[in-house]
Amino acid sequence: MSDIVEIYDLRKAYDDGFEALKGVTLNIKKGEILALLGPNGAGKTTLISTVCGITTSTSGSVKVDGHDTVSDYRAARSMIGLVPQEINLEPFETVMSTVRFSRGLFGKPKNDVALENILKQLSLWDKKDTQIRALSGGMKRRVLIAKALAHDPRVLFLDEPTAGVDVELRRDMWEIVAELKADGVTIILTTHYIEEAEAIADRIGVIAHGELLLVEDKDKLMARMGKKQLTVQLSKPIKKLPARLKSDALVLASDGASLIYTYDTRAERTGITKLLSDVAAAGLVLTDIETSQSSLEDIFVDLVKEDAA
Ligand SMILES: Nc1ncnc2c1ncn2[C@@H]1O[C@H](COP(=O)(O)OP(=O)(O)OP(=O)(O)O)[C@@H](O)[C@H]1O
Repeated sequence: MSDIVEIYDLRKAYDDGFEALKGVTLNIKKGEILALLGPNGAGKTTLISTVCGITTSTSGSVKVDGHDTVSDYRAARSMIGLVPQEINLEPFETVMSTVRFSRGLFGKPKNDVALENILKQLSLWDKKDTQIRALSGGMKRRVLIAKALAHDPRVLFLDEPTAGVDVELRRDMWEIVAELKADGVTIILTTHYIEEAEAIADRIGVIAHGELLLVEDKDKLMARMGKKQLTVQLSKPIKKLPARLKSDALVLASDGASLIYTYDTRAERTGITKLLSDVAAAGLVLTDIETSQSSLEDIFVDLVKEDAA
């Protein structure tokens, strides 16, 4: 897949000297969904704002579909839609006039059929003549997306699209994002909800202190860094691990009723067969076994912790 966004060694120091981006290099593939994760203040919004030309970079370069965002600003910007974190809509405008105005800002010819399609896709068509002030918070968020899509961008940036929205709307948003991807739109979103990245992203980027700690295919990341645990339930609790079972990978649960074995899913030998035969040889009777895999959240917390250390 070709790259639609190429970010090279991007740096941003704010006027007070604070370096919010410390040389970010990142290529975004056409048609993918990339989720950027990072703790508060990591630089996610700064990165998006710089790529979209709202904030100027100190050095480095950004190209969108081959257009440099500084020397070829208009062409680059017309490829991009931005859904900001904050709701910045005119309360007395109607939904339709809001999106029409936004399309006009990019110098695109009037095309109410295209706008109708966007509003229908976002379940806003029946609200087209409603003033923004009369919409619920969730609908306003949809209008922000409609507005960002009004000039037919090929790349959509969503800055915390589901911050503070209820679970149902969050799931609606995920569906909208999936539909946009099916239409060939490339999507970059920032989120604090790791569950969200896990649910919809193709690739995950992790940012901390203005640096990109990693960017990797979600499934590969989870397979590479994910650990699995096997829990063995014992028929009777025990006070301590029998000597033959002692290993760094095995712990006795605090209630003594189960053994917890951590293993690497990529290892040639997981050690499970040996563990189970050692358990039997130690005279322990097991009543149940269960496995669980660490989540993206566990991986993320470990990564950010390692970075801080
Ligand atoms: N205009 C500004 N002047 C000075 N510092 C700023 C400015 N805007 C942002 N910063 C600082 O840059 C850092 C990165 O901020 P940014 O908003 O990009 O982080 P973020 O990852 O989006 O955080 P959050 O998840 O909280 O939205 C923060 O330490 C912030 O205080």
